[in-house]
Amino acid sequence: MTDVKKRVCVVGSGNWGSAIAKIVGNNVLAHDDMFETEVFMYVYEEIVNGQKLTDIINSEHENVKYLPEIKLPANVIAVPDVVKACNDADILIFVLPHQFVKETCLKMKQFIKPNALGISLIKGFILTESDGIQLVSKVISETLGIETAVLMGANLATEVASEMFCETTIACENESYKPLLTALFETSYFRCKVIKNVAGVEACGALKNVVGIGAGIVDGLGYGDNTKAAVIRLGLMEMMKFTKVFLGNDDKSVFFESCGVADLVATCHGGRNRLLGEAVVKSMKKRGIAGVDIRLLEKEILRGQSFQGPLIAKEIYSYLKDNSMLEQFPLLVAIHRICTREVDPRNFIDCLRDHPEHM
Ligand SMILES: NC(=O)C1=CN([C@@H]2O[C@H](COP(=O)(O)OP(=O)(O)OC[C@H]3O[C@@H](n4cnc5c(N)ncnc54)[C@H](O)[C@@H]3O)[C@@H](O)[C@H]2O)C=CC1
Ligand SMILES: O=C(CO)COP(=O)(O)O
Repeated sequence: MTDVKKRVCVVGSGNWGSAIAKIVGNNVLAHDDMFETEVFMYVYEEIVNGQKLTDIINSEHENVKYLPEIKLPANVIAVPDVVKACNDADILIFVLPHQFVKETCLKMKQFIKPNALGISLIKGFILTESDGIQLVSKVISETLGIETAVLMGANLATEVASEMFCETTIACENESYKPLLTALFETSYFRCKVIKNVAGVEACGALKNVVGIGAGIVDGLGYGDNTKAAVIRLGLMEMMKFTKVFLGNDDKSVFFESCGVADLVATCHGGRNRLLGEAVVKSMKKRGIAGVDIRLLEKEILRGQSFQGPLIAKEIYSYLKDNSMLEQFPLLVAIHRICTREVDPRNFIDCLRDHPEHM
């Protein structure tokens, strides 16, 4: 990248996409020596209350569907065409549910600047038939041919948007980007720490979504905080072990950054994936296991937002199965099987009780 002012595009506009657009919109104004002050935000177009969501955002400066009651800075412009949104951008902030990443990148591919920098805020893996599971940052990087950093942390979007203090972890292999990334994301209430372990940070972000479902399952079953703490601890042990085998790297320090234990705790208490775990148990009590329908629960509870945990559980399961490691990760495997209705959620406590960590 050159020293001229950088143009920023946010690719995505859900709950977190809109919250980060608020921060980035304000920060480019505060650092107008470094950044162009207009920020394009790619919005997957839909009709809300009879109007296009992009028109509502551009006139009311509020994403009424995904982040209601939070005003976005007026320099954040909603754009329904991803090619127009990313054209001429030097910095591309990816914040879409991970299942839409590949198709979105393929649309952008021919139109982005070759020296653009990507930053992925996406928590998940991408499962392909040929290569198994891959890091989202790697898919972005390889599809677009650009360097890609990541930002993950204990960052429940509505709390961040309401300016409640939190920390986050940014990882970037090229340390020279640190001042740029800090200027773009840091605020008095959103404290950024920049480290180098991109893959480790990203693995934490993906894995904790699955453990969050487990926390919700024990809530739904009526257990208390001690049981949830056991889910968090055993979940953390499996997250660390999975990261070691999947990445071939045993850097445990990453788990003590915001993207690690802190995000796990935040998700297990206040995340959408926790809500899902609880809803699965309630739904099972009402309708029996056969009546549990995750996509229906997503529609009823989130009204357009998405639960990433069940997809990520499936991605992890596929990796573990291919590598004959299912028995070594009973908690992650049980959560996948509960989501796919193969296992009754009431058996989850047996999984905790008989966990290999206790042997
Ligand atoms: N919401 C949160 O508190 C946080 C979310 N994240 C992560 O951020 C990522 C994005 O999540 P959110 O912003 O919360 O989204 P969301 O779950 O609130 O909303 C779903 C988004 O997907 C879009 N969409 C639907 N179909 C699409 C398609 N075919 N192509 C492209 N987009 C489509 C919708 O328009 C909407 O913007 C996820 O990986 C999530 O794990 C990370 C930190 C916090
Ligand atoms: O990643 C998150 C908080 O850091 C949000 O988690 P949920 O998707 O479970 O709400």
